Amino acid sequence: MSYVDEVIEKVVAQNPAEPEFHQAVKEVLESLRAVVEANEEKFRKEALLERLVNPERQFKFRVPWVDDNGQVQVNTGYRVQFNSAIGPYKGGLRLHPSVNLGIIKFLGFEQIFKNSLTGLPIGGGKGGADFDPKGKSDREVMAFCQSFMTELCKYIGADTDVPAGDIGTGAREIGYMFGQYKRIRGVYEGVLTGKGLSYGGSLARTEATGYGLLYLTDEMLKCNGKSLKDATICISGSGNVAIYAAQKAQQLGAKVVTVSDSTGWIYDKDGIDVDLLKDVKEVKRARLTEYAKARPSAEYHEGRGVWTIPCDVALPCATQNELDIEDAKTLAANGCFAVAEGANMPTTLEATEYLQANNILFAPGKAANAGGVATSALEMSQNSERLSWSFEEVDGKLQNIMVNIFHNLDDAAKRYGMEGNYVAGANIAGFEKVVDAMTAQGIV
Ligand SMILES: NC(=O)C1=CN([C@@H]2O[C@H](COP(=O)(O)OP(=O)(O)OC[C@H]3O[C@@H](n4cnc5c(N)ncnc54)[C@H](O)[C@@H]3O)[C@@H](O)[C@H]2O)C=CC1
Ligand SMILES: O=C(O)CCC(=O)C(=O)O
Repeated sequence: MSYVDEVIEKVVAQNPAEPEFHQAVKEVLESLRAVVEANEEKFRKEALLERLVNPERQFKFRVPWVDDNGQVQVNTGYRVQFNSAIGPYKGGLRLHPSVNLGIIKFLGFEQIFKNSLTGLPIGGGKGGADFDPKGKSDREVMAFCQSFMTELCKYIGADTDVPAGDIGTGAREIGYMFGQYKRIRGVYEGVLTGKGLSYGGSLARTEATGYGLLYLTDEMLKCNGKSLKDATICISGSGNVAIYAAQKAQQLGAKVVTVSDSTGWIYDKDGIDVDLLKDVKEVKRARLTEYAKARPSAEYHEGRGVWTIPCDVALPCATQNELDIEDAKTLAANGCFAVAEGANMPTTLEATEYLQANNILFAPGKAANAGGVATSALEMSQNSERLSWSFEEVDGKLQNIMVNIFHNLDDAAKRYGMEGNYVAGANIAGFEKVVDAMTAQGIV
């Protein structure tokens, strides 16, 4: 049996009931076959792939807090410190009822390669809890965040592990967590990114993942003789990534016609009104029905259906496995020519293969959404030098990083005879740097 198949089998056997983690490992290792085969004996002897798929460390902890009725609630918190070969662990904190160890491991594993692709010195990690901030009062969210950080603060630090936002963790949650870290540890340091501007946050971090997605998509289209100008775009999600993806897409001349949340979706034939969307989602934390009420050109539909609307470019920006094989067939039948992942692993393996086989340009999340973590690393640099850079400076660096990422993965795919396979290109380019650093540092 090949080394790749052997390791995939072990991952499935040793991590039962973690399907998302299996999926992420399969996607990466399958596309690394050629690279692994070229070094099979050495990699096998050094158990390189086993070390890569086993987190360096993982924490699971109790998070008790008191709700507004005086009732004690108990959630489970996680932090997986996956790989520190190229820098301190870096990756967000997801707060969502679906969170479990397998989901955090899939996200942490993806983060290793994504962070490597940014070209910046950050290792891979991820964390979160099965807590749902939706419908909670600010006091309840604060109580949860303080309890969560009371435990997490033992394992993180500006040069050790630097968490950030993800689904359910935005500026409010980061603020409460930062306050509690400072209170317990007694140090004012850049231990979290995505902070508010008044206490060490970076300009453009809020916009970075969505903007970065569009910078990379723009470059991918240009290099393939296409353009965003006048393109029709379908976006899923309506959170941080989706909102700023829609904003940048419109700035680049495209028309975004859909957004969604976990209960329904919007089709707005005149194009999404981003200011209204921000007001509904960021300010009021309301449902998309509020958007439809305020916008005559918008239709609200229950359930899922974003990918049924004909579009040129699809940008899944909500959550994992939200674009399946049926969606992929519908997109292809409707003439879609590019899919770029704003979310982490939003496309199933089967759907990804279908899109690629049908010559639809496909940019995987670990490359396309890397602008968020890249800008987090820029926030870390600003915190270290106790300076703040202008919006233009950060945005300019972000743009360069995304264009470079695209060319690195394009080159890596070409080097291994897989031109146009950006999934393989991203995995290879991300892997090469990590392996080089792991090898140089000995058996650790
Ligand atoms: N915020 C960031 O900087 C980065 C986020 N990501 C990824 O982007 C995705 C979105 O994250 P954010 O926008 O930050 O989160 P968010 O919490 O701001 O928004 C999440 C959005 O996804 C929707 N959603 C969640 N579960 C859903 C479901 N089961 N069905 C349909 N919609 C669902 C929510 O309604 C919301 O609109 C996630 O996959 C996250 O891991 C990736 C890189 C960086
Ligand atoms: O900004 C960060 O450190 C983390 C972003 C993140 O969680 C992600 O890239 O999925």
